[in-house]
Amino acid sequence: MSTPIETDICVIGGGSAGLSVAAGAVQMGARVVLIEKSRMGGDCLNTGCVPSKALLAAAHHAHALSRSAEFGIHTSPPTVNFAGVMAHVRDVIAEIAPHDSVERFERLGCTVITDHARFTGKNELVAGGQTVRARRFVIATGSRAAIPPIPGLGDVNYLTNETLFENTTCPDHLIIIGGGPIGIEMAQAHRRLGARVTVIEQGSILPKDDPDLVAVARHALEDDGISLYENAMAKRVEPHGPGCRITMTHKGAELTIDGSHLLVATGRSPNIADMGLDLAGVECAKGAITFDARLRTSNKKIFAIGDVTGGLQFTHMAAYDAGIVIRNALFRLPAKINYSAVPWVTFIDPEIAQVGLTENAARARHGNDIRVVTWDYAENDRARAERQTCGLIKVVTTASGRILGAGIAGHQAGELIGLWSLAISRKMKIGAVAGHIAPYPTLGEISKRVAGAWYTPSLFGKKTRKIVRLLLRLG
Ligand SMILES: Cc1cc2nc3c(=O)[nH]c(=O)nc-3n(C[C@H](O)[C@H](O)[C@H](O)COP(=O)(O)OP(=O)(O)OC[C@H]3O[C@@H](n4cnc5c(N)ncnc54)[C@H](O)[C@@H]3O)c2cc1C
Ligand SMILES: NC(=O)c1ccc[n+]([C@@H]2O[C@H](COP(=O)([O-])OP(=O)(O)OC[C@H]3O[C@@H](n4cnc5c(N)ncnc54)[C@H](O)[C@@H]3O)[C@@H](O)[C@H]2O)c1
Repeated sequence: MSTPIETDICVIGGGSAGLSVAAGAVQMGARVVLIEKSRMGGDCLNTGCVPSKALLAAAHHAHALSRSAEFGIHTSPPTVNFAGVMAHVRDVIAEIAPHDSVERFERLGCTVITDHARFTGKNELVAGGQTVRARRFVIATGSRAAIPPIPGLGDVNYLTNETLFENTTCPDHLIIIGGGPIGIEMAQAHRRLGARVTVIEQGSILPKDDPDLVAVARHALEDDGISLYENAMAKRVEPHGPGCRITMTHKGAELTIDGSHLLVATGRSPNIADMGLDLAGVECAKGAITFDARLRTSNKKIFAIGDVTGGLQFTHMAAYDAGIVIRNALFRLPAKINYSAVPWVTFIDPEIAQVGLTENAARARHGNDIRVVTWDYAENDRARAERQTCGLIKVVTTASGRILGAGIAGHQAGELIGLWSLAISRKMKIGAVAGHIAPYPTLGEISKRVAGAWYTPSLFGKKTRKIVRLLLRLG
């Protein structure tokens, strides 16, 4: 083995989390070793956000064409070339890939090793035949699809996010187990590209979102022709012709469904196997690395960030975590995580976006001492012009008006949620949103109107009328 590499920061994993730390640290003057065993860019670029959003973009495009008559534009029904759609997906990945490439990170000054990293001690690991010793390590090894223990699942060729985007023929009937963001996004994408789609979900679809927003999603998905089985338990899977047969229980009855393809999207497992974590003194609990508010593991010189922590698994959270690590590891600042204003968006049509507390979470934390206001997309002129009137915004505040959470189900919800993220992170009151000027006609007016609705009972109440009458009498 060659001479050990001595470095300031050694990052394990070249996904969103690892790349953010490596790029930031090396450009701030630290010596950085970056280790990636597979494809640079990790899940987000190769098997997650990017391919799924590119696939959804194609699906939404096909759907928009099929609705063009509503705008007085008549076309023949669109035909989908599924292989062509997947070529578009690959193109988008290829366009972004140079940004995450080994070459770019080497140009930035990182030493990149392409191999599996394994700790051999508390401050050293081995990868690519090299020993690496570092002042600080960052474990950013991500997650992979968790496979549920459904009898017979191992006997069929099921897909996960790792293999789904390699499929170039449109499934005749795609069955999806799991109605979380992956299951629901891929259900709508495939349905709108021509597949029959069935979703089997053990609870409610999108269980982390507000039920009022989920109701909008459910309606849209059913309207697309997706068969949703909620509160359904997959009991057994078996091969059936070139596809599979699934037996499930639903509403007390046993049902059998045959599909050409099966996607398993039932959550994620952190990648912590075969990493020598015990030798490094890094403790795990319930299959995930334990960490403190500064993202330090039980070995204070080793941080864990991104999906591997088993927390909020989003690319923007990986980047946020990276910022906390850089402040701690490079600047020795005791920066701590604060996840109170984390937005997330499910990119179906209409989009479902949430930041801060849902109504249920707010009631659990603050009791009934909260206020909830809603506003409908149907009241918005821009939504009317775009024929996108399905949806609502829902905002939860304290009794004094501090914004606790906001949820939006509707066109471009993901773009609209940013204002509420800022408002919550800056601890703003609802009056700040009510008082800003929103250009007309924009969907952004929905935010102003819902904030205005908070004041409606007092503004148009008896007391105000009395004061106005009195002032008018004064001349
Ligand atoms: C289908 C899908 C759609 C998604 N859509 C969105 C979205 O729209 N928006 C959003 O915010 N999030 C989305 N996500 C989640 C997002 O992709 C993840 O939260 C994000 O990629 C996590 O980044 P990470 O760096 O923690 O992990 P990863 O991207 O998984 O990167 C970890 C890297 O570590 C490497 N590695 C693992 N073990 C080792 C080892 N021992 N040695 C060396 N290398 C190792 C892996 O090969 C991998 O490249 C989606 C996920 C999926 C699956
Ligand atoms: N737009 C986005 O930001 C986006 C998109 C996709 C994924 N993601 C990220 O990736 C993570 C993983 O997504 P996911 O959808 O796989 O996981 P998830 O944990 O969010 O949802 C999994 C769903 O599968 C269900 N489930 C679990 N076991 C089941 C079983 N045996 N039978 C039926 N249903 C079962 C769960 O009840 C849950 O609703 C998400 O939590 C999210 O953080 C984000």
